[in-house]
Amino acid sequence: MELANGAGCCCCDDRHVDTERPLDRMYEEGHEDPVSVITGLCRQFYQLGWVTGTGGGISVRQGRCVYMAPSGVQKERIRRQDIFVLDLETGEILQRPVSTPSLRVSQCCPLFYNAFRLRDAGACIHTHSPAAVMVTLLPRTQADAEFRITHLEMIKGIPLHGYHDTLVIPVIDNTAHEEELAGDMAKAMQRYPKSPAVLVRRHGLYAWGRDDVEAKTVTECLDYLFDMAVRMQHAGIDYTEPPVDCRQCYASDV
Ligand SMILES: CSCCC(=O)C(=O)COP(=O)(O)O
Ligand SMILES: [Zn+2]
Repeated sequence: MELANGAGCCCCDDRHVDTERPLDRMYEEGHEDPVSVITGLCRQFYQLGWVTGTGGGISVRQGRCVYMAPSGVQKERIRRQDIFVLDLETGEILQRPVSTPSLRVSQCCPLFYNAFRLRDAGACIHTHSPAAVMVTLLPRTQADAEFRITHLEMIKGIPLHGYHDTLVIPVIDNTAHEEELAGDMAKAMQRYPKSPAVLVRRHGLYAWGRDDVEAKTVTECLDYLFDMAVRMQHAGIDYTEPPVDCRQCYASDV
């Protein structure tokens, strides 16, 4: 499929959306093409229970082109020709799925744009993962409107964080419509510049990275940490404090 006017893409003069291209074909400069990334990851995330019941999704940016799935469709069944292409700067739809004109762009659009514009992200993932939803309901998370965890190996998978650091992810309240989350998400991103994600209470997670690989790694590490926090809470272990035998953290006491 070519761009609506038959011309090349706004950022590289190439035709990014090509229905004939095999899904596993590598794209320019060793990158997988954004459409394959979206369709492939949606299928993987469905298997993990992150994007079931049409919820959740992923958007990928390449230069000034933003690739996004349609709204309200089963995300694991998205085809190449179902993907929208939008302009990063203007938000204008450059290409819509011509074979199914009734399709509308994802309601997550303004939230994905927050990640692209405020963090220069290359990809943003939205999950409805049960672990992500559960941590927003833990007493400490509820009280502080932020999720904190420390001293777990997977924290090292989050950019700018090490094992001894406390990872802090802001939590915002859910709204009746996905788009209405955009303002609170932007404020949370400004308040927590080190965080690569925002949790939405009783809803899920938005996480991003400089490209789809980093966004996927971040999301996987976060989901692991959310799951661990729920398990640790259940076992009566405080996941927000270093273990009592951490020599580095308690060096001054020795
Ligand atoms: C049952 S899913 C409700 C909508 C939602 O939370 C979501 O993430 C999906 O939005 P989209 O517009 O991409 O279908
Ligand atoms: Zn959602």
